[in-house]
Amino acid sequence: MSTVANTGAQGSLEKRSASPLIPEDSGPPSNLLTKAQTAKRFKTQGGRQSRKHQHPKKRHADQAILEEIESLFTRLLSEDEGGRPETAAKRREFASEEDEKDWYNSPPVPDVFSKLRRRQQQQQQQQQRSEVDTQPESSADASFADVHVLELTSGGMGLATLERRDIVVDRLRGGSRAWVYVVPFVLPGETAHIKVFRNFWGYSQCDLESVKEPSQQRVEPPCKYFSQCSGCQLQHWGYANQLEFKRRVVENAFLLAHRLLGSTVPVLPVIASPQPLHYRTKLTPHFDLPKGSDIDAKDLLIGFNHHGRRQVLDIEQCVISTEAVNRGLVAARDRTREAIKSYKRGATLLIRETNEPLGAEKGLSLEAQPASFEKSYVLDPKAQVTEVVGHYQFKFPASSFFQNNNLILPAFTGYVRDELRRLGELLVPLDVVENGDDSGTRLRYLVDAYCGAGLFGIACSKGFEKVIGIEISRESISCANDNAKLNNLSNCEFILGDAAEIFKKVPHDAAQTAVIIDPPRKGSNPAFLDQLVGFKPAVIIYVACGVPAQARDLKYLMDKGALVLEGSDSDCQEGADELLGFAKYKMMAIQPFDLFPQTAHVENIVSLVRTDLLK
Ligand SMILES: C[S@@+](CC[C@H](N)C(=O)[O-])C[C@H]1O[C@@H](n2cnc3c(N)ncnc32)[C@H](O)[C@@H]1O
Repeated sequence: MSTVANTGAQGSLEKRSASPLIPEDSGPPSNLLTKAQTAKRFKTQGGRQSRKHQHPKKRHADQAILEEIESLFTRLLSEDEGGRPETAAKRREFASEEDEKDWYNSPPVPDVFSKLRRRQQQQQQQQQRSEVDTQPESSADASFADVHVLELTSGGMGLATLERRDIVVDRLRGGSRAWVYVVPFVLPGETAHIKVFRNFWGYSQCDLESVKEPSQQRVEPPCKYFSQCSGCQLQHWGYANQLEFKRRVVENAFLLAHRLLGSTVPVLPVIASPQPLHYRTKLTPHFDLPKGSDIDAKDLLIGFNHHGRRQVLDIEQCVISTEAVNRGLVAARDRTREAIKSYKRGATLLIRETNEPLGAEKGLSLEAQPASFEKSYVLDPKAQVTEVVGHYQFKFPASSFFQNNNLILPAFTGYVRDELRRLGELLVPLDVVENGDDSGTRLRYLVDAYCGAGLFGIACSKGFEKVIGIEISRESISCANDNAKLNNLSNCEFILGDAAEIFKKVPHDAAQTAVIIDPPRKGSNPAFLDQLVGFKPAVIIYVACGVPAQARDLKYLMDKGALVLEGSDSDCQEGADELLGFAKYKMMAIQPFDLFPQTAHVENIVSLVRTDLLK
C-alpha cells in the first residue's frame, strides 16, 4: 500500500546524499531546555516562556516538539542499553554554546526558502539568457528525502530520521545526534518520502509525499477527508494500536518528561470508547468570509481547518460524529448558506446532540427506567441539551462545557466512583482511629473541583453525606445546582468560584474527604495544588484532558515533597507533613481513557491517597 498525501515534483536524493547530511562531529540536542526554562513552563502547558533572547530558529520552534525529540532520544538510548531512562544522561553535551548554535544553524537540509529564492533567480537569469531552452531546472530539490519513522509525538506527528533506527541509536551512543523530520499521517516503522517546508532548531517540518514502506498496522482511513482535515490524526492506524499508542503517550509524559513514576505504578491499558466512530456529540465547524467579499452561497466552504493550510476544508459529513450531529451538520450548512447575505464576516457554527429520555417523568431519577432516548440535535448555542449518564440526567446550554463522547461516560464516571470505593477500603476505617472499633467508613465527604455542570459530583454522590462542587463559570454552576435537583439529590451543593478558593469553604474533616479535580487542558496551578495538599484530603482523583499538564502538576507535588514514590527516602519521613503543613500522597493507579478515538487526544485519571491513612 502506498499513500500519496501530496502531489509534487519528486526530488532527486543523490544530490543530498553526496554531502554529509548529519555532521559527524555532533552531539545530541540534550540541552535544548535548561532547568530554569523547564520550571517556567508551568505557566502554560506548551511552555511558551519568554523567548526574547533566543535564536530565531529556536524561538519559533515548537517547544513541545523539541521536548518530544529529546524524550525520543533518551528512550532510544535506554532501550538500547536495556536499562532505565536515566542512563541516557551519559550523552555528550555540546562543547560550547557556539558549538550548539553552529549545529542548529546548519540543518542537514538547506534553508528551503532561500533555496526557492535562489532557484527562482536562476530561472529568471536562464530565461533572460536564452529564449530557446525554457525548460525549468529539473525538480532536483534537496528538500525531498526518504525518511524512517521512529515514533509518533503525543500529537500524532511522525518523528523520522534519514537513517534507520539502529544507526541512529549507534550515533546517539557515540555522542552524536540525528536531525529529526516531523511528518504527518505516518506510522512507526514506515519509510516515507517527504518534502521539507520549514527548518527549525533541531528539526524540519515536512509534508508527506508518499509512504514507501507501509507498516502492517496501517489501515484504510474511514473518512474521505482524512489527511486534509486537521481534526483527526490517527485514522490510518488500527484501533487497538491507537489505544496502545495512547497508553505509551501517558507513560512517556510521566516516566520520561518528568521521571515521575519509577516503575512502581504501571500505566494501565487504555479503556476504549464503546465505538471508535460515530461517538462525538458536538461539532463546531466554521467558515471564512473575507471582508467585503460577495461569495456565492454554493461556493462557501464550511468545515474545519485544512491540514497545513490557512484555509477551510469543506466538510459534508464527519465519521467520528454521531448520526444526530451529522444530521445537524447538514441543516447547519444549509441554514448558513441560505442566510449568507446576512453575514459580514466568517463565523463558527455549533451542532450538539441532545438525548431526551423517552418515558422519563420530568424531575425523577432515571433509575430502573428503560434506556431509550430520542436523539436529536440543536444548533442554537443557548438551547438546552439533555444528556443521560447511567442513572443520572444532566441539562445544560449547548455552548457550555460537557464531555463530548457520551458513550464512554458511564464507564468514565463509573471508574471514578469505583476508585473512590476501592481507595476508601484501603484506608484505616474512621472509627479505628477515633474510637478503636472498626465499624466506621472513612470517606464521607466529596469535593468536585472544576465541576462544570456537576458530572462527577452527581455521578459519584451516592454514599457521600455531602458533595461540594466549585466552578468558575456562572452558567455551569447554575446548571450543576439544577442538575442536583433534577436528580433528586439533596446532598449536593455547587458553588461559584475559583477552584483554589474551595478549601476555605469546605467545613468537613479533610481526613474523611475525597477530592476530584478535573481542570481544563492547561492543567491546574501552584495556588490550587498548594491548597489541595495543605487541606490534606484522604483521597485525590485527578482527571485530565491535558496529560502533559497533569504530569507537570504531579511533578510539582513531588518536588514539594507532597507526592512520594515507593521506596524513596521521603516515603519514610513519619510526621514530616505536620511540620511542612501539607500531607504526603502515594500514587495508586494511572488509568487512561479514550474519549476521542481517531485523534491523538487521551484523558487520564490518576488516584492518590494520603500515606498516613493507609492501612
Ligand atoms: C475539563 S472541564 C471539566 C468539567 C466537569 N468536571 C466535567 O467533566 O463535565 C474544566 C472545567 O473547569 C472550569 N474552570 C476553569 N478554570 C477554573 C478555575 N480556576 N476554578 C474553577 N473552575 C474552573 C471550566 O469552566 C470547566 O467547566
